[in-house]
Amino acid sequence: MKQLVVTAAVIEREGMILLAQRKPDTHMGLKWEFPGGKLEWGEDPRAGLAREISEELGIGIEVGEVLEVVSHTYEDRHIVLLGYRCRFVSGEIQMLDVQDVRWVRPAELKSYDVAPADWPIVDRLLALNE
Ligand SMILES: Nc1nc2c([nH]c(=O)n2[C@H]2C[C@H](O)[C@@H](COP(=O)(O)OP(=O)(O)OP(=O)(O)O)O2)c(=O)[nH]1
Repeated sequence: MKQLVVTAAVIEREGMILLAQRKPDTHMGLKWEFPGGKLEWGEDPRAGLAREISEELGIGIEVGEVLEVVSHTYEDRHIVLLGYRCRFVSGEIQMLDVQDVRWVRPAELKSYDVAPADWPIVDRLLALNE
């Protein structure tokens, strides 16, 4: 079984949060997630997250504080997911490596089919917005 460190960006803009849908042919295909990806060997997590967001969406973000750290075991992999609060800084979203994107209000997050590892991040975000 693989063990992966994955970073995820909770990008906020004018009270909305950016959700991305995974491509169909990937692990957790078509699930919604906070965009991000696997950390490369030796890479700083914040730098890795900014790289992934640039590669997947073509935008610049500022990576802030950790919102939540999740340990989740899927059938074939154990993921340590680092969820960071992020701010949209520059660029126009391009769907370079995602199926779809949506800006959603925090209260709407629960109505999306979000990857199971992300549920604690959603809960943390909702608690902050109560
Ligand atoms: N990016 C991201 N991945 C997540 C989240 N929740 C979750 O379970 N995952 C899982 C799905 C994948 O198994 C793994 C991330 O892999 P990935 O395929 O997005 O990473 P990557 O872009 O670096 O990988 P690759 O396509 O280059 O192989 O973490 C999330 O909120 N964001």
